[in-house]
Amino acid sequence: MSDVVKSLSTRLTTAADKPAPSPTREEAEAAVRILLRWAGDDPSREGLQDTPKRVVKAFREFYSGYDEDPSEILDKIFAEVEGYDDIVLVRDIPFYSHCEHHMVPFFGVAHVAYYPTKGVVGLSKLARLVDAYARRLQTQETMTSQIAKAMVAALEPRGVAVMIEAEHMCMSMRGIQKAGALTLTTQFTGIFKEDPAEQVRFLTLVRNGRG
Ligand SMILES: Nc1nc2c(ncn2[C@@H]2O[C@H](COP(=O)(O)OP(=O)(O)OP(=O)(O)O)[C@@H](O)[C@H]2O)c(=O)[nH]1
Ligand SMILES: [Zn+2]
Repeated sequence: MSDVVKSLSTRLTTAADKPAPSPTREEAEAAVRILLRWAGDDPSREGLQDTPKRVVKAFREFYSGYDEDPSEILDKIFAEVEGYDDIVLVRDIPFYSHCEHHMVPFFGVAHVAYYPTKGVVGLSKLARLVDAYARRLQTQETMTSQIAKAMVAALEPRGVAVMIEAEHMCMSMRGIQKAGALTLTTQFTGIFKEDPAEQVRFLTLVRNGRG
């Protein structure tokens, strides 16, 4: 067993009540070499020599959401909007995430709406918020709820509506193999939750112009 692999297995067996220290880049690359062997290939062949380095770098992007603080993303509020207090909807925000069960991508679009009270946030911040949660290991339900909760906490809106439509590759390319099956999740708070007419308005705006 190489030193790196030995040190990796020591870290992985750290007592359950203590969070394991973050692995080093070297350890992460060694883990990828093991998975390449598990897949049935030879990590030392030319085409795979730089693959562990690339995979570890790609992980930094896929899982960059763990370094994001959603409350910081939403901390700048523009109060001068001439009293605007009607719905703000950003729809069709594309995202890529990974399911926490298989570490396989799921991807699609998020639609995020709120009724402001104390002001509005920059529209890009709603897309940043979606990415902050998408770039983690997720379930679609958790991600939908987390986006809504972060908006409630930061904006104290009259209501928040979040809808996510996604295809899960763990259902398309393996397992049950149902390519094209779409999962829809919604989370409503405030007036969206209390008033079904508000849910209809949200869904109509989401679908508007799509034929
Ligand atoms: N609720 C929910 N389930 C998910 C999500 N992503 C993946 N899954 C499901 O997680 C489940 C895991 O089921 P298990 O029986 O533990 O694992 P498995 O044997 O790989 O399951 P199969 O996919 O049916 O082969 C599967 O039914 C997946 O479809 C998600 O975002 N939300
Ligand atoms: Zn999965």
